[in-house]
Amino acid sequence: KDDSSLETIVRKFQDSMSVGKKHTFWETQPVGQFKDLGDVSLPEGPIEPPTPLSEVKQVPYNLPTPYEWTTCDLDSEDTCTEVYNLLKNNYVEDDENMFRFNYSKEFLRWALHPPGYYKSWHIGVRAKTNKKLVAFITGVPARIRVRDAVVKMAEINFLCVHKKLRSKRLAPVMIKEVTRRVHLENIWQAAYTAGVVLPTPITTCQYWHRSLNPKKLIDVGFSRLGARMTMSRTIKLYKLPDSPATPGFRKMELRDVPAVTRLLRNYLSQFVVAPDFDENDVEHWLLPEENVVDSYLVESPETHDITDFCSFYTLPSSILGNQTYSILKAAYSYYNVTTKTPLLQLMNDALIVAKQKDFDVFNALDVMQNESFLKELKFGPGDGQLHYYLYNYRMRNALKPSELGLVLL
Ligand SMILES: CCCCCCCCCCCCCC(=O)SCCNC(=O)CCNC(=O)[C@H](O)C(C)(C)COP(=O)(O)OP(=O)(O)OC[C@H]1O[C@@H](n2cnc3c(N)ncnc32)[C@H](O)[C@@H]1OP(=O)(O)O
Ligand SMILES: CNCCCN(C)c1ncc(F)c(N2CC(C(=O)NCc3cnc4ccccn34)C2)n1
Repeated sequence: KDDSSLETIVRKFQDSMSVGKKHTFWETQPVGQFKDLGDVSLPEGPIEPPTPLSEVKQVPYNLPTPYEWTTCDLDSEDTCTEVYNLLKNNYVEDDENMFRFNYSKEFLRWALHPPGYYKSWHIGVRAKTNKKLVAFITGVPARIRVRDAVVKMAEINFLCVHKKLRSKRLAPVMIKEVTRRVHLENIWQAAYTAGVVLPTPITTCQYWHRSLNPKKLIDVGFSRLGARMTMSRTIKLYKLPDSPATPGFRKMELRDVPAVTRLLRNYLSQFVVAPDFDENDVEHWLLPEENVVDSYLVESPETHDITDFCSFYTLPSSILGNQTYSILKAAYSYYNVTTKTPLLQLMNDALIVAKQKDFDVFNALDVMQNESFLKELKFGPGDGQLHYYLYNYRMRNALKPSELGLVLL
């Protein structure tokens, strides 16, 4: 085949993806590189082999002089408050700087204390003079299956540099330091998501939003009144029943963990990338915790079998610069499984209980089988895309969102 034409195609694709950007840090990392796109000779799997633990750098990377490393113990109320405030004021915003994630303290403790977590992976940076927390990055251990291989990974999240310290190349140092600490635990792969394009996404997902409180969403600028629509017509359009329709629909309890684990493991086995949850993981990640995670299941009234499951997590956003409202209450679809109830009906019940709990919006990614209900349940496409990444693990080709069974927080 005439290579030059192939090269032309790849270059055009790369240009179109505006990936011509120089990623001076990411080009040094064992991740899929844009220049390798299209090279089908590269095998799927780890990019670099593990190094002997004796050869892993034993001391932390150097920070710029005025700063020092700190390990953040989220069981300490004061430290948890410092982390909460750093993120509340400096974490992810939408492109128009109208909203900023406002992860709660109890959510952060839940997200960062799963079974087998390492405190040393909760990494902060302080200014030496006043000891103020100015940056943060975290990892938690997870077993992630990629096709038939279950891989021990670190899930990396909450990378945050104070607004006043941006564009000083602090992020690469934070990433190298968390990588070093993960290597010390003999783990060589990681999974992470970001709203920005980096080398190289394994898939790119679309956010969808289902209005629950359309008047507030329009007032704060999250949504706009549809063309030829009045406010009262819009409120009516999104109205939901007062209670769930499915017989046997109830909150998950501790006694349900074995059944939900079986249900979830079986369901997730169909996806190319998915967590390999055991009962301990299910107990941590899916047992309801107020203001953090909600999960419901369907217990057949006849047989008492657990046939279906749905869950969503609570992630409010600060509304920047609105006189009337300061918080947008958002629910994010988490893991959902159906074996008897139609997914459409189960997810409508999830919307109903989310509305009952006074959420303003229900968000979902187009992962797993979510696409089958989004339009019919009146979700609208969002402006945010979420790119999924693996570190030191090459995928032969990018996945479709429907092949992905992993939701990060
Ligand atoms: C084996 C174990 C491995 C463990 C590690 C696995 C990898 C984990 C990777 C992290 C997963 C995080 C998952 C989440 O938490 S995603 C959420 C990220 N956080 C935010 O968006 C909060 C608001 N923004 C900020 O706090 C800062 O802008 C951050 C800290 C994001 C960048 O700070 P700053 O703006 O001051 O820039 P810089 O001058 O220091 O550095 C510029 C370099 O940093 C690259 N950059 C920018 N944004 C991201 C990003 N979101 N992931 C990875 N890299 C990113 C950028 O391409 C450039 O590199 P290159 O393009 O020149 O090469
Ligand atoms: C590193 N962990 C990745 C998950 C973090 N998550 C949940 C996230 N990452 C990127 C996004 F694009 C995104 N979106 C939710 C959609 C949305 O609601 N957009 C309006 C909006 C309301 N509040 C905020 C706050 C920040 C950004 C957009 N916001 C877009 N979500």
